[in-house]
Amino acid sequence: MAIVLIGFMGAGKTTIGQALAGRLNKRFVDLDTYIEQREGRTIATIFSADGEDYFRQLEHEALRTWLPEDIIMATGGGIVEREENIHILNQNADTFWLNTDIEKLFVRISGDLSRPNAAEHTFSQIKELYNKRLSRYNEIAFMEVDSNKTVEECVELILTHLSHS
Ligand SMILES: Nc1ncnc2c1ncn2[C@@H]1O[C@H](COP(=O)(O)OP(=O)(O)OP(=O)(O)O)[C@@H](O)[C@H]1O
Ligand SMILES: O=C(O)C1=C[C@@H](O)[C@@H](O)[C@H](O)C1
Ligand SMILES: [Mg+2]
Repeated sequence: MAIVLIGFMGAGKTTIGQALAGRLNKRFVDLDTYIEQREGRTIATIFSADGEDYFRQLEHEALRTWLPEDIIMATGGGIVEREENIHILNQNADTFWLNTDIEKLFVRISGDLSRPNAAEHTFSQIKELYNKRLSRYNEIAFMEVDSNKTVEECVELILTHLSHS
């Protein structure tokens, strides 16, 4: 079963996931990257050509494909948008929630056109989405990791938790 990183856009799932995979000598799979490679187009293009619901279906299928594998998985920030995904991830004990202050996240993600749910959104719109998702991340998290800390500190926290579980 995969070790899964969840959290809002920009919280560090890709960066911390890669570092964690290096430390555990496991394969790293980023669902966003996997979807883009499989589709042969970017997430922004998928959203604009086929809509968010279509992207959510691809994301759901990607989650089901990779969850049984012995990998480190970074999910997309919107993985909790589908009730079924919450259900599947709830069964998985090793789901780590990376949580960073929304003010910091906004600086990282605003204006980045590769994230259609952040690009050209105001701070209050992004904060509203973050607040809506908070309780869902919390619901499925095996452990919350304060990713205001450095990448190295976050990796150490996760490794310590895994070694005690
Ligand atoms: N703990 C951290 N401290 C400082 N900067 C960080 C930290 N984690 C990630 N970053 C930086 O924040 C940016 C966003 O990180 P990253 O792409 O890993 O987030 P993500 O959660 O994968 O985002 P998305 O959901 O959009 O895929 C990157 O520029 C990365 O270098
Ligand atoms: O939070 C979101 O809704 C998203 C986050 C990204 O990881 C991508 O999965 C996509 O841009 C949607
Ligand atoms: Mg990412």
